[in-house]
Amino acid sequence: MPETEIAIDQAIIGNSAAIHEVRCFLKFAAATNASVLITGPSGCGKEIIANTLHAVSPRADQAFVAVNSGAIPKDLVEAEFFGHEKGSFTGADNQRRGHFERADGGTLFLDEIGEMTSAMQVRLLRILEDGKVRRVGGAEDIAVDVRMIAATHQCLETRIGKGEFREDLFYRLCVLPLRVPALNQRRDDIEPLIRHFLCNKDGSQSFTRFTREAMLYLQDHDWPGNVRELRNVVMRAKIIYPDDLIGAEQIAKLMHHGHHPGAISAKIEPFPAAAGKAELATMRGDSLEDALPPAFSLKEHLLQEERRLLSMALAQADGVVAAAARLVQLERTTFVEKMKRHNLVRKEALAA
Ligand SMILES: Nc1ncnc2c1ncn2[C@@H]1O[C@H](COP(=O)(O)OP(=O)(O)OP(=O)(O)O)[C@@H](O)[C@H]1O
Repeated sequence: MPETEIAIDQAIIGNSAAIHEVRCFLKFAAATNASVLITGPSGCGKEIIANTLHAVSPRADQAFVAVNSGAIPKDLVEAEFFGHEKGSFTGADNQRRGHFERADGGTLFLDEIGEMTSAMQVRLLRILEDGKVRRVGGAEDIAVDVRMIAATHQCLETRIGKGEFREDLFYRLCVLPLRVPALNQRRDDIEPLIRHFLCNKDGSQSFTRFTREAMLYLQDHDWPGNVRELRNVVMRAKIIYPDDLIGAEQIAKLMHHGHHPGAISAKIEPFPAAAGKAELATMRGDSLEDALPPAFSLKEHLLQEERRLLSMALAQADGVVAAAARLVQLERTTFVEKMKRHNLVRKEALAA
């Protein structure tokens, strides 16, 4: 099998027809320079697909620059994308290259492209047409050679219909479209993905195993957070049950309500890698009690629970605030306010 195929098969796991199509798409698209638009719900694998496409393309030894288009504050967008000259605005103490220049010769992955402001859509279209950028405060155009991969969970055609997304930009970005279905539409992928996530970084198999019933339970779940949610459940199982054969009941506890309210909800990281035995026991639900503890405060409990769920959403969304906010159906700004109130920071609590 050629190297490209091996690399794709090793990176993109799954047995469904949809994932077979994704792998075929990558083999074909890697040999071209055409812009790719990947659509699909949050956590379904858009970024890993973009990354793999770059890794097997002739641009692999150049940069892969991934940018979340929705996460950049409006007043910094231009400087972030195009760079800036020293002194071009307050705080611009040095000259800085923007995302396009950093991706020169390589690939620029624009995630959440649907979140891009209309002003940025115009600028992006211009760059895609003439292949040049100008730094903020700069006097000359700089030629860039960038392969574009864009991604979104939104239906851009609907947004075009509402006048919120430029049709001309859509056609520029969508030379090769790729649709990735939600995980619950491709259940044949669940088992191979579980086996993949059970493997340790060095390729060895972890001692955590699932019974057939646990597997069936996982197969049946709806996976609203898609592959990211599945990965996090397996990682959590590896941490909490490091040497065990896990049954359906334990999985159910782990996924839904295996926490003693007072104890675990006080933690910032829901699944600490270095948790002690007592904490793990609590997380397993070993010491669940039916009675309220003495001096129980509902207000305090609800605050702690909110904090736990926010940090869980952040972990599940790999620290991407916009995605975490969507998981708990909050506006991004509200989510950020709550993060501040709870003193939470964006970090990947589940680093594998
Ligand atoms: N088919 C797959 N094989 C192996 N790992 C996968 C697959 N699909 C997704 N993953 C893993 O699941 C997690 C989420 O995937 P990814 O970040 O690519 O999703 P996404 O669609 O870009 O999410 P978002 O829209 O929220 O940015 C990552 O850890 C990724 O490596």
